[in-house]
Amino acid sequence: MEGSGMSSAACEGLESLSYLDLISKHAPMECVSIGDPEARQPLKVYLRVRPFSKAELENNEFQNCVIIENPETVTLQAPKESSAMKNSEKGIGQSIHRFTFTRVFGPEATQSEFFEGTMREIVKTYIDGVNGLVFTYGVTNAGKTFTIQGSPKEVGILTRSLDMIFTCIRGRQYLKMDLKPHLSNNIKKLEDVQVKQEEAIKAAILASLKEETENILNSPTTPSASSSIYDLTSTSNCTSPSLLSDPREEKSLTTGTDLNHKTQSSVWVSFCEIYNEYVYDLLDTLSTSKNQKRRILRICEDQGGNSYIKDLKWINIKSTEEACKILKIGNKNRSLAFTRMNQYSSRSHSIFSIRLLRLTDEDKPRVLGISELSLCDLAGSERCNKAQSFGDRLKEAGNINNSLLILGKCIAALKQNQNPKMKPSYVPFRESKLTRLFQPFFCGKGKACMIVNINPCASTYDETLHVMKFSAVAKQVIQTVIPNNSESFVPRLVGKDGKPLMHFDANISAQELPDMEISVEEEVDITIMSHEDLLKTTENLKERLVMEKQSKLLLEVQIRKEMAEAMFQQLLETEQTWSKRLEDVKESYEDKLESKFEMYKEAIKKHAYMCAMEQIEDHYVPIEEFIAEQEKVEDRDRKILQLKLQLGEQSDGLLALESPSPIVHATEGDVKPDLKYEEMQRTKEQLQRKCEEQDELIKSLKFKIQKLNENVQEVNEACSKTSEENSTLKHMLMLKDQEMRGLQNWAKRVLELETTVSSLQEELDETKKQLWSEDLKRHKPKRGLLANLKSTVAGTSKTPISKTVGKFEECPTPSKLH
Ligand SMILES: Nc1ncnc2c1ncn2[C@@H]1O[C@H](COP(=O)(O)OP(=O)(O)OP(=O)(O)O)[C@@H](O)[C@H]1O
Repeated sequence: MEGSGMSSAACEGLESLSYLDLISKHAPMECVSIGDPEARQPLKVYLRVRPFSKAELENNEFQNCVIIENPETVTLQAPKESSAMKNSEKGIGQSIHRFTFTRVFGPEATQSEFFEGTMREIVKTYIDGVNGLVFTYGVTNAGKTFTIQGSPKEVGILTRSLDMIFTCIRGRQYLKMDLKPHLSNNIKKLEDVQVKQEEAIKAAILASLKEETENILNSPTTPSASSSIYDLTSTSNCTSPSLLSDPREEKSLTTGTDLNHKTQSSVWVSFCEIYNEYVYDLLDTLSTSKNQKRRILRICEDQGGNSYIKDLKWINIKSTEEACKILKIGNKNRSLAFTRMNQYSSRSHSIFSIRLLRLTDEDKPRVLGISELSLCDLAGSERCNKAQSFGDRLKEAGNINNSLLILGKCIAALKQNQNPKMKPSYVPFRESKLTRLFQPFFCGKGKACMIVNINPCASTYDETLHVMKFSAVAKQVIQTVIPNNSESFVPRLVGKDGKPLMHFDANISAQELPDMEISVEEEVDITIMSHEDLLKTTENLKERLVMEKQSKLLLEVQIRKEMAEAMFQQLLETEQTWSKRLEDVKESYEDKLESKFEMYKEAIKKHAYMCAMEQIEDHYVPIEEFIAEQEKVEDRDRKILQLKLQLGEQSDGLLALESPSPIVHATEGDVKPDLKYEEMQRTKEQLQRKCEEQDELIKSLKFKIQKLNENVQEVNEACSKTSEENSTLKHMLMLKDQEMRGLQNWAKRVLELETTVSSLQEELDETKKQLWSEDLKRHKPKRGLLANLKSTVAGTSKTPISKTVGKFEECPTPSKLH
């Protein structure tokens, strides 16, 4: 069983401040030392997992939350939406829990298999005289009532137990009603009148069922909620001869038990409920009338400290069928309600008890023993919000949860008290009606056994986990059963006045009986005592009261002292635990904060990087594009260079043409001076056009260069932030800039050349004019072409043009060309 697993109720039980149970008449179980090791056994805890209903399957409740590993182990796996899963994701608790039980019954287990695996042994020992308490624990709608009472088709453990009892005592039943269970553990010898009264009560109760049945049969409407769960009209489940799976068992049972042919048995049943912390008799005929207020019953204690319900009806039954009828009448009175989680939800804890009187087989039988088997169907533990409780339902839920919480505290305290190293802790049995009634069973009066019912639905996982943790604590409780012949549980036969009838007691002689005044139960009717007896009793009681007061005072002092010590110790421990927890929490929060801080840092870094990348992307010029642009620029550079060269060549050509070669001039002058002029004009125009084109080209290049510069600038700006690569690019661009400036210089030079050309052109014009006028003045006779050229060259060699373009003097002359 999970060591750490513990229900909140159980945990609170352990954590609550406790004091020694010194005033309790019964020491807790672990204080009772019994030699027989058989008597000390861990509490048997059985688990039953109910199958899914159709509606649950449709609602996607199947999420593999409950896994049965083997007949003793079950694993709970938290579904996504559960608090357990959310907590485990936060690092609190786990999402998988493993629990072990005395035995685990899966959804496929039939009622018969369940009975065989759990109750058979208990009923057997019960028939042998050992008291038994069986209680079902689980969330609402987990199958508790189904397990105890079953359905008309599949009866539960209660009917099966009754059937087993009647099978065992068949043929040896004590049919008279004159011996009746009394108080907690006694048997009352009834007078004839009382017997008649008993018969009348039983008849009235059974008649009420008949009435109800007739009403139902006559009613045109459907059965009421309270009666529909277990069909009142049907008695089929009770009329079967025997529910025992194997008929051979009957024989073995009758011989295997203490009941031999010389004994007789009488069976009496009672059925009550604890609703909102009040005990009600479910067999109270008055209760059937809805207008009348139900009678509240008191829980009392006998001399041995055993609690019992005062005035609870005990009905003698002769068969399982009769018992079933009684059960049905009780169910009719039970507090059932429609809740969101269960249509017929038990809003109370119900206890069906069977007392078996063992008598000698004589005309005047003697009492051999009495044993009690109680089956308690606890109300479902539930979360108020889940069940959508309000009003009466909320109040009920509060009371249910409170009594279950105290049950948890008792179980936790009992477990703690087993540890000899720990200080015995107070077991708060008296804090709820339920635990008051359970107390004798947990204090050695009998064997207790717990049936844990769970449903495998994902939506109730958290509650189911609590139930499992509770059962984990319960399973660790060691039970010690005090034999029935021990003083506390010695059955006594009393007369109608409540005084013991010594001659009927089988086990105790008259001398062994305690003093009458002491042994008489507190509940004895004092009106039947004589005046002297009363005075004597009062005196005795006064003396006892003084003595009791003194001893109580001493005890109180001692208790206070021990309590103070215990409280101080506990406070110290609590302080230590809390400071440790505080430290742990602080540490874990610090860790969490640190990791969160790191996370945010990373996120900011990432964000900044993303922003930078986006910016770069906006200004990014792919390298290929850049190279292409570069190439274009280089291409343009080359073209400009070519053009410049061409221009230079053409200028040279022009100069050469325009140089004052005597031959050319002579020829021109002699042959076609007009044509030459026109030709020069055309060349000039061509040159001018070319110059204009160059200008435009230069302009467009300049524009492009400017654009490129801007682009480069932008690229530079974008890239300068990020990498060294950009700086090299910048460097390259700067170089390019320089080159561009060189080109501009070149362009300037071209302009200069143009001006030179134009000035040359002007000079040329003037020279031509001079030549022309000289020619006209001289009127020289026509000489030969060669003589003319020579004289022209000789004449022009002294002109300023020859000086200006001296560098062209070495150019091949037309004579050289010859
Ligand atoms: N083993 C089972 N096989 C088939 N049906 C079952 C089984 N156990 C329970 N059921 C069904 O589940 C439903 C709820 O069962 P039941 O009324 O016994 O729950 P409960 O735990 O007693 O609830 P509450 O605490 O609200 O009274 C019923 O319809 C019942 O028939």
